[in-house]
Amino acid sequence: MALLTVTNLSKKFGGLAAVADVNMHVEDGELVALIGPNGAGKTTLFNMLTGVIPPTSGKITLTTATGTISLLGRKPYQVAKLGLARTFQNIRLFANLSVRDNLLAAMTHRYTENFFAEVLRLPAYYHKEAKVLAWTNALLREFDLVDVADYDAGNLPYGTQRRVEIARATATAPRIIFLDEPAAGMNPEETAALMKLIEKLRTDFQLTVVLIEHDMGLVMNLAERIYVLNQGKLIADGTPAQIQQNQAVIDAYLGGGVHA
Ligand SMILES: Nc1ncnc2c1ncn2[C@@H]1O[C@H](COP(=O)(O)OP(=O)(O)OP(=O)(O)O)[C@@H](O)[C@H]1O
Repeated sequence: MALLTVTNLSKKFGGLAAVADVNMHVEDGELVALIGPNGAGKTTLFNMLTGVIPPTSGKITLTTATGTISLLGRKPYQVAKLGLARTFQNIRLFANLSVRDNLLAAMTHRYTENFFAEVLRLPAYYHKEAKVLAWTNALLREFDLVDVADYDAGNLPYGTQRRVEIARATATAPRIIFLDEPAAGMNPEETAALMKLIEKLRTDFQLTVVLIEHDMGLVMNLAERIYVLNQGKLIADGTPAQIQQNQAVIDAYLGGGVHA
């Protein structure tokens, strides 16, 4: 059974159908990409999946250990608690807090005995603070942020800030991470490092990844399945090889000069 299922999902802004009747699913452990031209509705779809805006119609369901639940009507923090984390197209770090404090701030809403016992596999008698600090240090190490841990996030190079944002989303130990244009504004070296990092999210953190991205090198190399949106509608889905050969996709997007 799919981890996340979207059924006939639509969002209208006045007369504009930003997302129109979209059906999609994400399997546990998958890496799925969402592509399409500017204004296709990709971010609007992410916003609905993460509780930022309500859909006009349709369903979003999540499979949990205790059954299938609807995500409709839940606020972003409630969706986050259910294990859906995200990053934003425009970086939203606390610019005046250190990298370490940005990670700590993300964890406060999951600050429970169960969460840290689960994440760190530490016995329950360990002090909560010790677990928080241990998990933060582990994240700093895993995301190669040890050297900048005490720097203000806002002063770091762009690629590093993106890494901090992904580390912060991972800090809540989500099941699914949604990345909105993670490679935007990155140079080729930063993009190559990002690709390794996304692989790590899956292998080391066992996350399911859904990403919006215009960098087709990244998408075609990393994604197992791709959904293509155009003017709010899903025009194709398939493997990278299938998508690259799909005439509707070439006409709407890939053929027209892909913008990075
Ligand atoms: N809050 C809003 N109010 C009105 N229209 C909106 C709103 N948010 C998005 N739109 C419109 O909905 C359409 C889809 O926008 P969206 O940002 O989802 O596209 P996108 O595929 O993410 O584009 P990009 O690749 O440029 O980020 C666009 O026409 C946009 O102008």
